[in-house]
This record gives sequence, C-alpha cells and structure tokens, in this order.
Amino acid sequence: AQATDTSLETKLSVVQIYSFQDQLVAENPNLVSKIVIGQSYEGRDLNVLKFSTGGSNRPAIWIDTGLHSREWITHASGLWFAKKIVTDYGRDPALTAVLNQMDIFLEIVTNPDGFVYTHTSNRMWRKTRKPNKGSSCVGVDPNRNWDAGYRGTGSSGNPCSETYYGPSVHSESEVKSIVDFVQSHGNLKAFLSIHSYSQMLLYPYGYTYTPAKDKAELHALAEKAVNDLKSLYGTSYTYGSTIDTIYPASGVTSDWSYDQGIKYSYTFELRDNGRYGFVLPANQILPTAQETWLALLTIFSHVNNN
Ligand SMILES: O=C(CO)C[C@@H](Cc1ccccc1)C(=O)O
Ligand SMILES: [Zn+2]
Repeated sequence: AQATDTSLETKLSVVQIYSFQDQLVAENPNLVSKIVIGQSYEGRDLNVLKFSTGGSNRPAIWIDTGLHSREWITHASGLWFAKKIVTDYGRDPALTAVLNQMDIFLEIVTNPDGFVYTHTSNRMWRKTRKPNKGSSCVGVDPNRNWDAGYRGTGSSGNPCSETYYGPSVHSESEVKSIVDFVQSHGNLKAFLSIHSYSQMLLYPYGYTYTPAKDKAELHALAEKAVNDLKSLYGTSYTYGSTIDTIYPASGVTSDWSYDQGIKYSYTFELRDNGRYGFVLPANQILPTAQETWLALLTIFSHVNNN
C-alpha cells in the first residue's frame, strides 16, 4: 500500500493535505510535480499539483478547490481527484487520452489561511485572513477580488461583508498568485473553480446579463456534464450563466478567466442543496467526488477534442 492510499472520507488538516501532496509526488515522479505559485497572507505556500506526461507548456486545464475556506467538501474532492488521476492514468481511456495531450493543474487549498481558521476558530469562515485598514473586520472575498466587472453588482465595499471586494483588484496574494501563474503559462484551455454548495454548474457571466459569446457551446457542454454527473447517484444539478442561475456577482474567478480568453470557464457548486450546506457529513465525500469526476471527465474530453 502507498501512503496516499489513506481514506479520504474524513476531515483533514492543512498539514495533512500538504503532506498528502508531497507523498503523491514522491509516489508518482513521472506524472506529478508540485509548483509553489506564491504564499498566502500568513505565509503558507500556495501549492499547485501539475499532472503531465511530457511535452513542454502543453495546452492545460486548471482546477481550484477551497477558494472559500468553509467549503470543505471541495478540498476533499480535490484530494480525491488527485489520487484518481494517478490511479486511472493508463487505465481509463478517456483520462489517458486527455493526459497524453494536455496537462492538468490542481490547486487544492487555494485559501490556506481561511482553511486553518475554519479548523481553529470559525467553521463558517469564507474569506481570506488579511486585516482591512480602518476596519475591525478581517478578510476579502477571494471570489469578488478578480479584475472582471470589479466592484460591480453582487459585491460589497464593506470590509465586514462576506462579499467584500477588497481594497483593489487582485489585492489578495491568493488571487494574484493565480493571475500571475495563468498569465505566465499562457496556454490554459479550461478553468474550473470548485465551490459548494447548491448543486450547480455555472458559466460566465456573473457581472453582466450580456451573454458570453460562447454561451451556446458552454450551455450544451454543461448540460452533458450534469447529465453524466447525475448518472451515478441521481444527483440533480441546475446549470446556466451565473447571473441567471444563482445571482449577480462581480469580480468572480470564472468571469476573469473567461475574459482572459479561456473559453471553458466554469464554477461548480457541489453538494448539497441546503440540508447540511457547508457542513456535509463525511459519508457524502466519496459519492460527491465520484459523481463530480464524471462531469470533469466530460469537460476534459470536450476541451481536448476542440
Ligand atoms: O461560493 C458560494 C457559496 O459560498 C456561492 C458563490 C456563487 C458564485 C459562483 C460563481 C460565480 C459567482 C458566484 C459565491 O457567492 O461566490
Ligand atoms: Zn464558494
């Protein structure tokens, strides 16, 4: 057995997740490497796992989980996705075809300071942990801090708000580090940001009712992805543009990546629909990760073939 064969059906600390990442690299040196794209406000490394079978600067897929620290099901799913990739490469034809042509980048703990805070102090913490000048309220919403309709409808200028957009675009190092990575890589074809909860698959835009120019294709792919997700355990997702499907939101990840020219930009909202919300029981971790993986494979294959 390998160290990373450990059960993922449990609550894991940031230290445990970071050592899992290092173990996975050590066990799979020909497929997995770790890139540190920056540091959080409190100085924690921002780790990205790179899955690559060769080439140089291949077209690639970006996945982030844990941008909102209370959404623990997304970190757990990200861990499971990482192990699934190394287990299924060379076995699953769809994944193998994708990895023979493209790289996958996976940032599992995208907001480590907030994640630690949910373990030590406040399970429901969402934002970063950087103090705000002139306010006793801490943190910026990392899903309102991007340069896409910044400070528009569905974001707040109040530092005490859960959707506070911050003192300036990309003010949060957790966001700026991704911006810099994406712009230096320059060959990303898909950008998938994983949140919870609500069971939705969302595509741009959140900051405007103007339809994305690729709306027809993004909608059709979302429909296929949610149908494949549903095929496993019957979990129903709604899908559509962010502003139509959930609510107006400005400065969000997927709108920024789409406006960078990354056509396949989606945000997932995983289980559940409100019964447990952010505090999903551990026995739903595996089924959630397994069903979401089917949707991801559908998107990966479409991206690789178009
Ligand atoms: O993560 C969420 C629950 O914490 C809901 C997401 C909904 C959303 C998702 C994608 C783009 C804009 C908003 C949010 O408000 O940022
Ligand atoms: Zn979220």
